Amino acid sequence: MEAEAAVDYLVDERSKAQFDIDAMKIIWAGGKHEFEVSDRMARLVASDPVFRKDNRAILDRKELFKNTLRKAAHAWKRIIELRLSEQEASKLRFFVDEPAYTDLHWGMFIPVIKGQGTEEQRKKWLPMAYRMQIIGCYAQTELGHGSNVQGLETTATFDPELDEFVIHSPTLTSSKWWPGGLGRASTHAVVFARLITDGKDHGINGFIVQLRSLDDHLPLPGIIIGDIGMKFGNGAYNTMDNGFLRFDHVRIPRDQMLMRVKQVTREGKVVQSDVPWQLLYGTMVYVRQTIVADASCALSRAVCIATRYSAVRRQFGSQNGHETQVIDYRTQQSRLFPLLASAYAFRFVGEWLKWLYMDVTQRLQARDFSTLPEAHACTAGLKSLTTSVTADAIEECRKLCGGHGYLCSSGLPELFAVYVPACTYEGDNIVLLLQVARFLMKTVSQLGSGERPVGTTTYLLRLEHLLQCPCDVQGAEDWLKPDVVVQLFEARSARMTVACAKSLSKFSKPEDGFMDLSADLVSVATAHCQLIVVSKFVEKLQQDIPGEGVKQQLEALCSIYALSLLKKHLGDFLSTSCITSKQASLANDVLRSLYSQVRPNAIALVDAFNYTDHFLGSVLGRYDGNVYPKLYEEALKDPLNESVVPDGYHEYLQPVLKQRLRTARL
Ligand SMILES: CCCCC/C=C\C/C=C\C/C=C\C/C=C\C/C=C\C=C\C(=O)SCCNC(=O)CCNC(=O)[C@H](O)C(C)(C)COP(=O)(O)OP(=O)(O)OC[C@H]1O[C@@H](n2cnc3c(N)ncnc32)[C@H](O)[C@@H]1OP(=O)(O)O
Ligand SMILES: Cc1cc2nc3c(=O)[nH]c(=O)nc-3n(C[C@H](O)[C@H](O)[C@H](O)COP(=O)(O)OP(=O)(O)OC[C@H]3O[C@@H](n4cnc5c(N)ncnc54)[C@H](O)[C@@H]3O)c2cc1C
Repeated sequence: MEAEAAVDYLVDERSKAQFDIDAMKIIWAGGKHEFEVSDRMARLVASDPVFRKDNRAILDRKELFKNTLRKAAHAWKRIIELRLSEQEASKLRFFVDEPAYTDLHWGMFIPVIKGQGTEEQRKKWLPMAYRMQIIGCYAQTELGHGSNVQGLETTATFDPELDEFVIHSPTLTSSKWWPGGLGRASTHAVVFARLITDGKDHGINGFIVQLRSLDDHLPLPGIIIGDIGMKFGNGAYNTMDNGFLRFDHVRIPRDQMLMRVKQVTREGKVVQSDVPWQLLYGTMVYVRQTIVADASCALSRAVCIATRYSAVRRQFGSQNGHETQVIDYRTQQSRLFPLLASAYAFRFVGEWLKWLYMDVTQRLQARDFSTLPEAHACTAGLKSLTTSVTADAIEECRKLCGGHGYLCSSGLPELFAVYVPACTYEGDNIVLLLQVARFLMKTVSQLGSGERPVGTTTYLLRLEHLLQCPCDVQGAEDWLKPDVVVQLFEARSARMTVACAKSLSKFSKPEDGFMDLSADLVSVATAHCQLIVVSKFVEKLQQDIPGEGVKQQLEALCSIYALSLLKKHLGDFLSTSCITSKQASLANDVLRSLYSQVRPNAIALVDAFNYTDHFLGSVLGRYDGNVYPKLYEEALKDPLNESVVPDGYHEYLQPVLKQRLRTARL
C-alpha cells in the first residue's frame, strides 16, 4: 500500500475552537502541577517500547501474564532510576494502562495496613511494602460471599497457648475467590476472617498472612492457591491474576491481626477501641473514591475516540463537495455530547470526592466520626452512578463509531471489557445504591428529632419548601440558570425520598419494607446522586476559571449534563410534579441549541484530556485523524494475514471445496 504523507485531518476542526485549550487542559488535570506530571508521565510511557500494548488481544493467557509481569518490573525499575515521587509513580502506572498485581499492592494492600493497622504494625509492614520486598493483595471476597461481608466464613481462631491465630477455610464456599494479584504474584495478603476467641465469634477483621515463600515463591504449608481462570474479553482484565485461596489451619502470630479497630490481648480478651467498627470497611471507602476519579478517565477516553472519529467519518448528504461528517447529525450529537458533558461532570465530582475523603480522614484522626456515614453514602453512591454510566457510555461510543467500533483496533472492545467489572468490584452497584437509600431514609426519619442533615443532604432542611415549590422556568433561557436547575434536582430528590419514606412507614417491619420497595429505593438513591453531580459541577463554575472562553464551554457542558438527565428521567420529574410538560419541551429546545454551541468546540474539548495516541490505543481516535490507512495497517498485522493461504486450508478447506466440485459434476 502507498505510504501516505502525515496529514492532520482534524486541523480544520481544531481551528474552530472558541476557547483557550491549554487553560482547559489545566482545569481537566486539576492544576498546573498535576498537568505537568501527567503530561510528562504519559510521554515517558508512550516513548518506551517495553510498554507497547497493541498485541494484547492476540497473546495467549500465559504470554499475556508474563508480559504484564515484565511491564510491572520495568515500571518499577524506571520509578527507582528516575526517583519518581509517589504521585509520579502512580501516574506512570496509570499510563501503562494494564491491570496488574501492582494495582492491588499499592491500591489496597498498603491502604488497608495504613488504615487498619496500629502504629507498630504500620512501622513493621509498610517499609517492606513500599520497597516491594513483599507483594500484597486484599483477600476479602469468598466463593460464596461477596456483597455480604458480615457473611464471610473464613475463621481466625485465637490459640492462647501459642499466642497465634489459626486461619482456616472450613467449607468450599469459604475459599477466597477473586482477589487480584492473589493467583500468581502476591507473597502476602490481608485476609478478612471471623475472629474467634474462646469459642466466641467477634465478627470480621483483617489479618496479614504470608502466602508464598520469599525465597522460591512456593506456597507455604497449608496454603492452597491458584488463578480463577479467564475472564470476559481478550487481553482486557486477563492480565490480572485474580485468585483462589484456601487455608488448612495456617498459623500466624497474634500481632498480624490488624488491631486499629479491635485488639486481642495476650490472654485472648477482645477489646473494642473507640473508633467506629465501620472503619473495618474503610479501605473500600478509599478505593470507591478513586474509582469515581477513574470513571472520568475511562469515559473521557471513549468519548475522545468517538468524537474524533465522528468528525472524520462521513456518510450521506453533501458538505463542501464531500459527504456529511457524522458529528453533524443531530442524533449523533444528542448521543455523544451528553457523554462528553458527563466526562467533565465526573471529573469535577471526583475532585470534590477526593476532598471529602481527605476531610473525613482528618476528622477521624481528630476523633470526629460525625461525617463518616455521609462519606460512606457519597463514595458508595457516586461509585455506583459513575461506573454504571461509564460502562454504558463505552458501549454507546462503540455504536457511535459504527462497524469500525467493533474492531479491536478501535480500542473500544478492550476498554469495555476492562471497565465493566467496575460495576461489580468494590461493591455491586445496586447493593451500594441501597446503602445510599438506607442513609437517606434514616436522614429523613431523623429530621423531626433535631438531628441536622450534613453536607450533601443539607437540602433536606428545606423539605417543606422543596415539596411544594414550582419550577421557576418561564422561558427557554431560564433553563440556563444554575440555581433553577439545582433547585429542581433538589425538589425531585426530596419528593422521591419522602414518597418512599411514606411507603416504608406502612410496613410493620422496616426490613420487609426495604425488601419490597428496593427497586424504588434504588431510584431515590440515583436521584440523590445525580443531584450531587449537578451541584458539584455548578459549584466548580462558581470558582475562578481562568482562560478565554473556558468558563463558557464548561457552562454549556454543565447545562447539557443536567438537561440531558432531565430528558432521560422525565418520568421522575413529571410524576413528582416538579415540572410541567411545557417546561420539559422548553428544556429540549435548549438542549438542541447547546449542542450547536458545543459542536465547533467538540474536538478541542476532547483534546483537552491530553491523551497520547499510546494511551488511547485506538486507530479511530488518533490525534491526526488519519484513520483509514491505519485501519489497513492494523488489519495486516493480524496473524491470520501472515500467510496468503491460511493454515488449515489443506486439511479442512480444500477437501470441502473438492467435495462440492464433485457434487456439482453429479
Ligand atoms: C485498566 C488499567 C488499570 C490500571 C489501574 C490504574 C488506576 C486505577 C485507578 C482507580 C481504580 C482503582 C481500583 C480499581 C481497580 C481494580 C479493582 C480491583 C479490586 C477490587 C477489589 C474488591 O472488590 S474488594 C471487595 C469489595 N467488596 C465489597 O465492596 C463488599 C460490599 N459490601 C459491603 O460493603 C457491606 O457488606 C455492606 C455495606 C453492603 C453491608 O454491610 P453490613 O455491615 O452487612 O450491613 P449494614 O448495611 O447493616 O451496615 C451497617 C452500618 O454500617 C454502615 N456502613 C456500611 N459500610 C460502611 C462503610 N464502608 N463506611 C462507613 N459506614 C458503613 C451502614 O451505613 C450502616 O450504618 P447504620 O447502622 O447507621 O445504618
Ligand atoms: C474484576 C474483579 C476484581 C475483584 N477483585 C477483588 C479483590 O481484589 N479482592 C476481593 O476481596 N474481591 C474482589 N472482587 C470481588 C468483588 O468485590 C465482588 O464480586 C463484589 O463485591 C460483588 O459481590 P458478589 O460477587 O458476591 O455479587 P453478589 O452479591 O452475589 O451479586 C449477584 C446479584 O445479586 C444482587 N444482590 C446481592 N445482594 C443484594 C441485595 N441485598 N439486594 C438486592 N440485590 C442484591 C446483585 O445486585 C447482583 O445482581 C473482584 C471482582 C471482580 C469482578
